[in-house]
Amino acid sequence: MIFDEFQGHCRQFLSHNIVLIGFSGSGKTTVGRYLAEVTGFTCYDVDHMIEQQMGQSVQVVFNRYGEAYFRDREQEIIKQVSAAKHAVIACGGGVVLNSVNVSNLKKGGKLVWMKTDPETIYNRLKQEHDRPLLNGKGIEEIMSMLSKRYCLYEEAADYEVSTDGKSVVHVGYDILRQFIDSQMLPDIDCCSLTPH
Ligand SMILES: Nc1ncnc2c1ncn2[C@@H]1O[C@H](COP(=O)(O)OP(=O)(O)O)[C@@H](O)[C@H]1O
Ligand SMILES: O=C(O)C1=C[C@@H](OP(=O)(O)O)[C@@H](O)[C@H](O)C1
Ligand SMILES: [Mg+2]
Repeated sequence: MIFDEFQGHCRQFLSHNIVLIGFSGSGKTTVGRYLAEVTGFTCYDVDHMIEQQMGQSVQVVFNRYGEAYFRDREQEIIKQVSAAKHAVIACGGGVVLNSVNVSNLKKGGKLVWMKTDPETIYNRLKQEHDRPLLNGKGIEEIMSMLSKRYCLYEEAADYEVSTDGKSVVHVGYDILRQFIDSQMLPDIDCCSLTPH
């Protein structure tokens, strides 16, 4: 099946938005971009939208105005993007802390939890310095934060996909496969999307 045909199928049959949730470093932003490319849906990255609105990075927003202010902006953007159609929505890791966000996202979307081990998160993020809640944190601290949020991700999720040891393409394929298996998408030949 060629790309254009696959995108046509997604537009025709996939009536829900694809909403990516999970801890920082699980790949929501990266896989979101990839899934938007293959489905032809529009990618909305909530953190990037906040950055555009504020003209400042998430890190600077946290430093200048504090987390509560960031969470208010996040809630506004989530409300806005939840009304979109044919969308891939890459959330920030803390989106599930607010149940209003979860119910807004569920109105038009299926929530996919990108389950990732603390070691993988640590390894993916150790060179990055733009995650205000994680900068300089080690595996133990990641484990502790993740364990506090674990049941929130679990409760919010319609689908779960493990990302450890998988390429971005592989994770994207596993997400689409879950939609096919639950008959959200017809069982089409998506060999062009086969993981490598
Ligand atoms: N499946 C993957 N395998 C390897 N690296 C990945 C994978 N997914 C994401 N990454 C990398 O991990 C880092 C964090 O990814 P990102 O998409 O920003 O995660 P999130 O938005 O969930 O915080 C980035 O450097 C990205 O390139
Ligand atoms: O886990 C969190 O509370 C946050 C995760 C970040 O997004 P990523 O999950 O894309 O890192 C960003 O929204 C902000 O730094 C807060
Ligand atoms: Mg992100």
